[in-house]
Amino acid sequence: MAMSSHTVPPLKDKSLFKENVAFVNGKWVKAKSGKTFEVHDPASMKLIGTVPEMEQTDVNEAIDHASAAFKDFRNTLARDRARMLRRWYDLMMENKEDLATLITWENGKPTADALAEVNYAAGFLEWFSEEAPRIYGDNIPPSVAGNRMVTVKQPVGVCALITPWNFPAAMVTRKIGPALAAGCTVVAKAPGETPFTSLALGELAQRAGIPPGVVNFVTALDHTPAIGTLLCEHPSIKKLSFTGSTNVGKLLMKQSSSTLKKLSFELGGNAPLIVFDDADLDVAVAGAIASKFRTSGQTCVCANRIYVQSGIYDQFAQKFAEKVKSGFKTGSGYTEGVTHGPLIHSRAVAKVEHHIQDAIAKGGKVILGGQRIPDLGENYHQLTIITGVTGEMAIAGEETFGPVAGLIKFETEEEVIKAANTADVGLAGYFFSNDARRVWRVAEALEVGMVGINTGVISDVAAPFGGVKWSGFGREGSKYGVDEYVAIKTMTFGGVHPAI
Ligand SMILES: NC(=O)c1ccc[n+]([C@@H]2O[C@H](COP(=O)([O-])OP(=O)(O)OC[C@H]3O[C@@H](n4cnc5c(N)ncnc54)[C@H](O)[C@@H]3O)[C@@H](O)[C@H]2O)c1
Ligand SMILES: O=CCCC(=O)O
Repeated sequence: MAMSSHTVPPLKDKSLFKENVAFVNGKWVKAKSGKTFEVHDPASMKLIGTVPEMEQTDVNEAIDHASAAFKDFRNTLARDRARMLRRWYDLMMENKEDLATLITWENGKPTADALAEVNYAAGFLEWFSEEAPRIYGDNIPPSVAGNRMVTVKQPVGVCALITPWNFPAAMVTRKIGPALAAGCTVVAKAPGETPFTSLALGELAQRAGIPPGVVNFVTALDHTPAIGTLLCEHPSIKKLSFTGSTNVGKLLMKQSSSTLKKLSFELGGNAPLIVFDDADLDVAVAGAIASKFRTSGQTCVCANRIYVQSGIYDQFAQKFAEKVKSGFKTGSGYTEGVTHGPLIHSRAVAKVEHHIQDAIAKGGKVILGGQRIPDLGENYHQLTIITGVTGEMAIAGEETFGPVAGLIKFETEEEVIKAANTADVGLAGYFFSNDARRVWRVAEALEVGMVGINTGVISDVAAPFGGVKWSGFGREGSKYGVDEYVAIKTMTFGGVHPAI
């Protein structure tokens, strides 16, 4: 099979590439068993390198170190934690090209997207460096005479963090930022497909002066389920924050029941994107493209069901296809001008193909793309648009997580809201309309955690990120992000004399 010409740019700072080691207690360690697993470049399928295949015993040690570190870290001044996070942010920005090179290498996304991810990821460290000194409690008027009440917010303890490959840097900084701001320590399980970005972040954490044991990165591929079980069942882990699929989220929730941990789950999506007849067509087309094809459709907030009202359906489909056809180029993420890279692995491509074939079999019509691109490599697929999609097709019922846009025709507002809300999941939703009353109605009616109104871009470190229904619970980023990592303690003082 032909492979893409693909030259990986050298890192300016080679010490950011950590091979065969994980990061525990401020040290670079191997798995006790000596076992490793391979990580491959999704663009060329060439070997990038190997990392430790850790087992429960290795991760147990990381938890012990994080527990020991918590004793001191919980008592550090919030202002000092803010400074550490700020230094880590600065180091990410100073090393942004190298971090982007690593992201493109192991994830495949084009350099411009990888750089945007580094900015986004570092932004969480900056944001939570600013939140750390403002984790306030309350002074509450009591209902009992002579009492006085205050609350304080205390760090929950050691946190386990599990994140996916689609944003190798941003998904983990969105968790570590608030955890450290609150005074927690963390054991983060790096994604098996993209561990090298996490390890580079570990190196920068160390340079930022974050004390040993506060941030630990463990690595595993085949042993992931066993490590997941340990992180859920270990009594010293007080909090689990997971980003990934709904099925794995449900499993982790079940496994965590014996220790009743605090949980946050950022799970799968199946975002509806609705274009009403009264929308500005150009704005709607641009928004649909931004939402659907960002990172080749591999984000949890990508539009997955595009509902277009009958009056503008044909016009929308034509303009959408023209823009996608003329505006984008698929290829190696390092190639100048490339806007879309490979998918993460062949299973992802197979799911895309299944959704296309299923749609065709049920009457859908491919108006753009529809094929793999074997000349580039085995993980490449064309950006694809299908018209005539219906609710019975797999593409409407499941998250594709790939570059296929299915256009569904609808007649009325009532009908489309009902259809949009049939999904079990509810992460993001989008709609395009210029009717002010409809804008409020629809925004309130959609059963999702985040709504984009006349925009396809909703991600922002300042915005609460999270879902409802089977998309999970908890909010990341924003002023609410720290809440997931603190416990509120109420202090009631009795027998206080009335004011003199
Ligand atoms: N809501 C969000 O913020 C958000 C963000 C990104 C991705 N996602 C979702 O993630 C999914 C895509 O990522 P994926 O396919 O890698 O998901 P996944 O659930 O298979 O894997 C996510 C992470 O969980 C780990 N994992 C898998 N099985 C595990 C187990 N038994 N115990 C412990 N850890 C386990 C993986 O190694 C990976 O690090 C999509 O459904 C997407 O919508 C959600
Ligand atoms: O894939 C999920 C996260 C995407 C984002 O934060 O914009």
